[in-house]
Order: sequence, then structure tokens, then C-alpha cells
Amino acid sequence: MGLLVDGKWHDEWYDTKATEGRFERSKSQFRNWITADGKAGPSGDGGFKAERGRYHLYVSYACPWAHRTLVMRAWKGLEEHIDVSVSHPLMLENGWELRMDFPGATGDLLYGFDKMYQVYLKADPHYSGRVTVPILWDKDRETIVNNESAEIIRMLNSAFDGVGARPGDYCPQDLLEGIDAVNDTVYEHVNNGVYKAGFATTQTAYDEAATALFRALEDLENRLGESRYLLGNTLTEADLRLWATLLRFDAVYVTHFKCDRKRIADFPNLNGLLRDIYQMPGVADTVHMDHIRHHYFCSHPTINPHGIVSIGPVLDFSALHHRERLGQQKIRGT
Ligand SMILES: N[C@@H](CCC(=O)N[C@@H](CS)C(=O)NCC(=O)O)C(=O)O
Repeated sequence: MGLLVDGKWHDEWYDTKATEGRFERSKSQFRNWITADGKAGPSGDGGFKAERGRYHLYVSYACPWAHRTLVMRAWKGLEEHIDVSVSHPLMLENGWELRMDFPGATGDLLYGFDKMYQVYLKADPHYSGRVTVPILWDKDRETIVNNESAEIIRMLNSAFDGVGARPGDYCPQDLLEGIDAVNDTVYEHVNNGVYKAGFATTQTAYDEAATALFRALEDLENRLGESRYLLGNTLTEADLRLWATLLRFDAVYVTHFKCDRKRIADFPNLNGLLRDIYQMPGVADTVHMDHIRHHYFCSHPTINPHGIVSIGPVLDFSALHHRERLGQQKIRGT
């Protein structure tokens, strides 16, 4: 694990000294938007028009942030529009590597780079910052459009509607306020919460994160007792963002990140949501548990020095979810 400083790679673990043992995620730096007409979006510059075949995603199947973009790509039927390079699951002294010696790892389909940081350097030879996935790449301008998954899923949701994306609006305007509110809590205490617990280097930092995580999960469990999804019976990006963490929870976070008060299997509604979304067309194909488990257990020597992958629980995401008793799934715009 490391970062680029003025275009040079430095192998460094997260520094938690300045924050009393708390893990703080840095902000993504490329914030342009693909739009239907190529005009600038809410941030960044214009010039990124939605076009078939123009864009590419760099992902890791292990990464929950990248996973969101793969599921949104599947929901919107964008597989033919946006192709994908899949990283090797290990992330060690060179950061993410575009090696092919793991089933499903594709290498770099565009340039043949073997390190993910070379993609950042291609976009900006003086880049300083972390080398994260997902990366949304523009093959035309040969640069990074955006490396913030929350924004990438928003653009995939709507920008390609005029050029053949599958109908479906997972972020409808009238639900936006509610979606943003749930996203904030889920991001803070669940998506990033598991990392804050796992990467904490003081007891206090861990206690804070783990307590807030399980409090949030209890609230979400109750909320999902009222309706099929987080925003009523309409499936939205908020459900997807929660789902990517739920999927990894029992297989990894319970042990590796010490999130062990309860398992997702102990929460009937969260477990139901996990299965419900897993069983939607195209979603199971985005799930690669071997990448997920190999990545976490082997990429964090400070918390698992011998890189031993645990035996793991037996999980069946294809089992009945019983969520239809709360209402029929609605997808806006279909
Ligand atoms: N806010 C970013 C976070 C992405 C992120 O942190 N990805 C992790 C993988 S799970 C990563 O690439 N970490 C490398 C690092 O921090 O150096 C997003 O949602 O896109």
C-alpha cells in the first residue's frame, strides 16, 4: 500500500498518528462528470459526453467502492458501452497491480500497464495522492474522468440514457433528499465504518467505530422491517451502497476488521436485502468472493501479518429472501 507524491511512488501504510489512531479516508481528486451533452456536471470540467465505447472502468472485484460501479453498470445494461480492467486482488507494496495471475484478473486492457499507479500517472504525471479504484477512464482524451464511486454511479444512472442504457432511475429526483440522507449515515458508519474499526490503531478509535457501526446496523434493520428497500419499495442507489458492505461483512469484516458483535446473518432484514439484490439479474456475476477474501486477508500485513485466509462461513446468497412480503420491487422509469 502506498501513494504517489508528485508523480513518485512511495510505499507507506496509512498514517493514523496525527488522528489518535483513527483511519481517515482521503478525498478523491478527479471529479469530472460524463453528461448526455458533454457539458460540465456538478463539479470538474466539461467535455465528457456519453458515447458508446468511449469509457473504461478500472476496478478490483474485492473493493466495495468499485463494486457499486459494476452493479450499476449491470443494472443499466452498460456492459457493451463501458469495458472493464480488473486488478489482481492483492494490494501490497506496489498498491493495486494489473497482473493476470489470479482467476478473473484481466491486466490492463488499454495500455498494458502492470501497476494501477501508472494509470494515474498517464492522466497526471505529477499526481499526488492515493491510488484508488474505481477509476473511470476516458479513452478519447486519455485521462481520468472521475475516481469517486459515489459520483460514478450517479453518472452511470442517467448520462447514457440517450445512447442505449437500459431504463431505470436509481436516483429519482423526488427521492434525492432521502437518498442523500441515508447515504450519509451508511457511508459514515457502515461503508467506511468497517474500515474505521478495522484500521483503528487505538482502542478508543476502534470502540467509537465499532459502536457506531452496530448502532447504525440496528437502525437500518428496523428501517428495513417497514419497507422492502431503504426508500420505500423503490430500489435506489442507497440500497446498492449498503449492499456492497453487507456482502463482505460475514465473509471478511466480522473477523478481519473485528466487526464481531453480530453477523449480517443475525439480522433478518439486512440479510434479506443482501439476498434480494444478489438475486437480481446480472448482480451475481459481479460477485467474486475469492477476490474479496484474498484481498482483505492478504493485503493488510499490519492487521493479519501472516496473510492467512480464514476458513470462512458458508454463505448462500441464493436462498429465499422473503422480501416480497413487504411489497413488490419498484424501479423508477420502468
Ligand atoms: N472514495 C473512494 C474510495 C475508493 C477506495 O478507497 N478504494 C480502495 C479499495 S477498497 C483503494 O483503492 N485503496 C487504496 C489506497 O487507499 O491506497 C470511492 O468511493 O471511490
